[in-house]
Amino acid sequence: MQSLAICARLVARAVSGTEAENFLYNSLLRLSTSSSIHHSQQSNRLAITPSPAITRSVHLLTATSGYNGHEDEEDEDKGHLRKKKNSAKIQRTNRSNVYGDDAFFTAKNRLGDFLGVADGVGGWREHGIDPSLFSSSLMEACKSLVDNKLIDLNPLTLKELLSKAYKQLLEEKQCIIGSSTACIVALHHEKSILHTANLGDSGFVIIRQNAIVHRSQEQQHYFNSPFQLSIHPEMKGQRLIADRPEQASITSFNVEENDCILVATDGIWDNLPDSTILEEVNKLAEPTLDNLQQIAHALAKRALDNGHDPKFNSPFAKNAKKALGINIIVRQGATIYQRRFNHRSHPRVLITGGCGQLGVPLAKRLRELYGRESIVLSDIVRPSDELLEQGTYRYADVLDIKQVQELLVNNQIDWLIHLSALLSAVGERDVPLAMKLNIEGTHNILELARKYKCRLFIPSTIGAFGPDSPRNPTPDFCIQRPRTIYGVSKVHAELLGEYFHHRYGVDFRCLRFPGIISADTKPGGGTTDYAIEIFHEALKTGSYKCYLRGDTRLPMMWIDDCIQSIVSIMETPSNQLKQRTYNVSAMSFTPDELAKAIQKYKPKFRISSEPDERQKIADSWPEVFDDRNAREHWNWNPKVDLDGLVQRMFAYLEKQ
Ligand SMILES: NC(=O)c1ccc[n+]([C@@H]2O[C@H](COP(=O)([O-])OP(=O)(O)OC[C@H]3O[C@@H](n4cnc5c(N)ncnc54)[C@H](O)[C@@H]3O)[C@@H](O)[C@H]2O)c1
Ligand SMILES: C[C@@H](O)[C@H](N)C(=O)O
Repeated sequence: MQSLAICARLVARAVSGTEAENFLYNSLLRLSTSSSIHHSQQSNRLAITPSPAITRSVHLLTATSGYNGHEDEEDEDKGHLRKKKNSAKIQRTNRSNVYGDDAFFTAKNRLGDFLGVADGVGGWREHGIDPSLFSSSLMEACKSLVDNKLIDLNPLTLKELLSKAYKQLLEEKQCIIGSSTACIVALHHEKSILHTANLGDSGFVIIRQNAIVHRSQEQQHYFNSPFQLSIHPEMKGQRLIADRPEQASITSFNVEENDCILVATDGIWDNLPDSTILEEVNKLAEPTLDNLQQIAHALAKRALDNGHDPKFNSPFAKNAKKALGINIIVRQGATIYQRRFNHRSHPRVLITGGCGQLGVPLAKRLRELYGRESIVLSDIVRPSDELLEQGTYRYADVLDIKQVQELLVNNQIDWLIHLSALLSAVGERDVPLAMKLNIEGTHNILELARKYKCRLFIPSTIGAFGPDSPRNPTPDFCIQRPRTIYGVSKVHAELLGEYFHHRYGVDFRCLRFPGIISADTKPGGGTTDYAIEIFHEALKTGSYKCYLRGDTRLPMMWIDDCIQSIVSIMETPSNQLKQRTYNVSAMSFTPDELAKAIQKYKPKFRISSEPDERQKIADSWPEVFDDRNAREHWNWNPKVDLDGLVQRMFAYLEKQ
């Protein structure tokens, strides 16, 4: 399916394609305004400079085009596609905003012109559900909101629009089942700013003087699994378990005279290299609707032809080679459709050391997000009955590579989350075991991630810094000379993970956590454990003797934020990560400050201190963690502060 749109000065008309088969969708917008607007050619995202020179409003003229893919897919014969006689001919569909599984909307109001595309996930067809129902309903909801309810147009508007449209679908009496990606753009009439929101692997490019000056970023959980909005039958009335509209990436871009904007679903991006798109768009002489429509059709046709050319090395085939190391030798058209039908919307995840403080709540959250069957929890300890009821548990000793390998292979694991480790205090008590588990175990995991191309998460810690590191604040990059075997093994994991990333392309991701505080799972023997024990003692005896001095400041985090940070970093598209190891933090406090916060709930609570060997460890660790990069690069944003943490701990423990 494909479509094309032009934007021209004072042309307040959006024209959607009428001759449509289904396959690709794209939209080309051509902007023509007074030449005094935005002299600068800057292509900075979010670089919005209102121009006093704007004297008139700009509008979009839209042309659309698309093809039908399903006939091809159904016509598959012994691995070869026979192109249907008329498959290249553009046909009308019943619904005017639908091309196959994809849909679009155009709308305008007094503020701007809007255009959106949504790519319905074809796998729903297997369940007797028309995939275009979800995508077209989403687009229709967007249109109706623009028509009737939108009162502002700013960088956040489109994310809100997507959010409201999705909410409308969830609230529909007649259940609309399905999933789709979404990409929406809106041209501000007065400011000549193009606001965009993109979730998944649809997208846009802005073309200026035969070069792409701005484009959307693809969002994928892993290769060929784009972010998508979904509604499953069991989600009705329940907590949402899919990607959220809020995860859409947004940009705002100053458009200039003669800029062209192409909005499309993956059929275009998978099959047309930039050079082909530029070649076609460059043919646009005058921005008339007819000219624009011709280019829309030409782009759609070339994408379709490339999709059926077994020799064509498409962008999709190149990405598959990069991500999976496989050559796609079947016709691209078939590949595109098949990937939809074979499409697993969620990654399959193996957690090692999963019965510990982090593993249990992480498995629970991932099962909520990706489904019970997608998560395999492993450890060497006997799991509780409750844990067994929650989903698959398998014994796996990370020191025995074959055991983990078997789990990876048998469960077709995509993400490997490696939590097994001996923590700081217990590590100092058994250095040989800490070396074995934390270093040899990590070697095994790295090797398996390399071999099976898994996305790999290994947590690091504030303990990866030492007395020579700056302590307040401690940045991502500084000297790291830890004095515990735990810290040394974690620096080792950070460096090896990054080496495997650069040397072998392992998609390694690592977060340096502060002390994690949780109520329902016990800590594993760290230096920060006092901040959990103190609550138990406050309830049991009303007092606590702390093994750290009262003024020992350490970074800390509530468990839910910790789990969310793992989900966020794992879901961030690889190309968005500017580094592979990030500090994350939420708060910093001392035992005395924690005691004060506890006294708000238990006024009689008393704390005393009798420092032991852990004091030395704590004194060598960061006091305050600088996690600016995580906040900037992938929107890390912890929710719980000290008061929130105390409130949650008591709420949970008192319920017990
Ligand atoms: N909890 C924190 O405050 C914190 C802070 C920073 C980093 N981290 C890191 O997060 C990860 C998980 O921490 P946690 O607090 O859940 O630890 P934990 O001690 O609670 O859990 C670790 C788990 O590893 C398992 N394990 C031990 N030997 C194993 C082996 N040979 N094979 C497989 N599993 C084995 C243990 O049985 C245990 O269930 C660790 O890597 C830790 O360094 C934790
Ligand atoms: C900080 C973290 O790594 C762990 N809680 C420890 O104290 O060892």
